Amino acid sequence: MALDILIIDDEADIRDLISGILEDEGYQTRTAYDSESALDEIEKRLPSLMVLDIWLQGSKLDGLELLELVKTRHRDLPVIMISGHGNIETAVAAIKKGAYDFIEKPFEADHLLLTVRRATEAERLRRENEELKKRAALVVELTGKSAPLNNVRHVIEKVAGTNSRVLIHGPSGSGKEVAARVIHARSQRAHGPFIVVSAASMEPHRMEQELFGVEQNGGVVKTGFFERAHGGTLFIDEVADMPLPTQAKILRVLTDQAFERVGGNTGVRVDVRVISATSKTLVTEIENGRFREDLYHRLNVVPLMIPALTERREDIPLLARFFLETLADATGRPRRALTDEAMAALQSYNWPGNVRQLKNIIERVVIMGPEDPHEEISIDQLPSEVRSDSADLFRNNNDGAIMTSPLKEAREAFEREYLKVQISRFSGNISRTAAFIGMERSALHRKLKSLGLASGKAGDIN
Ligand SMILES: Nc1ncnc2c1ncn2[C@@H]1O[C@H](COP(=O)(O)OP(=O)(O)OP(=O)(O)O)[C@@H](O)[C@H]1O
Repeated sequence: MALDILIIDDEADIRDLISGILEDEGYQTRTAYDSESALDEIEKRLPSLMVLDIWLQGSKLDGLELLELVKTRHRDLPVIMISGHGNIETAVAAIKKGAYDFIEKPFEADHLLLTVRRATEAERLRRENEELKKRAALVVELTGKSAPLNNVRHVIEKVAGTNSRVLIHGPSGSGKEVAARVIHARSQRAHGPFIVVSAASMEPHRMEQELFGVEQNGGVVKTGFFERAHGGTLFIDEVADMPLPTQAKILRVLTDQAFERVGGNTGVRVDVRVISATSKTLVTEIENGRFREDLYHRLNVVPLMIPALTERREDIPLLARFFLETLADATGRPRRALTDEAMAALQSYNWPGNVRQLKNIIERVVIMGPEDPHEEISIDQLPSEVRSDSADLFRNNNDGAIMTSPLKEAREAFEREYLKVQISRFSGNISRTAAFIGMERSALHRKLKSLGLASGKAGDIN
């Protein structure tokens, strides 16, 4: 994505000169000759950087005044000041008002390019840093090696480099946002912004203001999510929760790549890739008149399904270890391991809150656990819901069938329950189950058959 630079100078030949130098280097440029035309351009779309002359003849505001106004509205927009009459005081005044740097006319093309490069790099680093801080615990990698997750990764690899829209389906906490981040990070827009908007957590009447921004008396009062995502990716979470009128507006942006701010009529043009996510079945929402079918087709160019954690239990140990390490490091606690029994309990729990719930549980264990890094995390340190789920599996056969049956039946009852748990731990993968329990694969198949358990997927075994 070419960076979009706005050049403001009252002299046409200087504007052309700067614009020529920058465009030769692959930047995209726009020009303005005074403060009013500059403000108009900014309203059309927020540029990535501004090159601003201090002396603007015939302009309502001079360069320093315009700098001040722009900085109150867009604090992070980098501005490079230019002047032929510059002295050290003007330079200091400009920097104090928030300019990134100052160059004097006449200037060398190389000097201008270097300053522009530094300013955009500084802004990129600032944004990256802010994003890193905000999302310190967030990863841009999907942890897991199960077949369903490898499939997700495969789709991501294929789609990331394109500009196609992606609709991510999956239950709450399964990793839809992480998947969207991975797509963005692997795309050509990776250096552009990744903006998250959650339709579920926004008040419906404020949604349009948040998405499209607000304009009052010709001035921008609020920059919306679409404008902030220019050159990058907009991730719309729980897209089914958008009210119908907002859906119509989003459809227009997707068709025209343009919109108007609330209260304004300036056409804002943007280049944004939209990735959306839903935990609801959109086809049902369409049937019930709650979601626009035309919008669904626009968003669902590439569908991506993130399976529930219980459909990829093999990933649980990897995820648990990953969270144990990263969360211990982030909180300054010792890195500790789980006992086999505790890990087995995590693998047989039904995880209604998916990976998010697993992460929260591990975080609690890491924070509340003892200081000694050699002390393993036992099953007793896990929350009661996780413990009781796995205890139930064992108690049923101990208290019920086993103790009141002859040995042969008791053994079979135990074997049946034991194998059900093990096969479910390995997401129905017979080879891995056999390797873990120390049996030949063919022998395990025979055993399952003799116990009346279908030897296929975990779902077949009830
Ligand atoms: N495969 C994964 N590897 C590492 N971390 C993960 C993975 N999947 C999910 N997470 C973590 O689990 C938490 C929930 O993930 P995320 O927010 O992506 O889920 P979601 O499906 O978007 O949830 P919701 O539908 O509630 O918005 C996050 O903290 C995320 O970092």
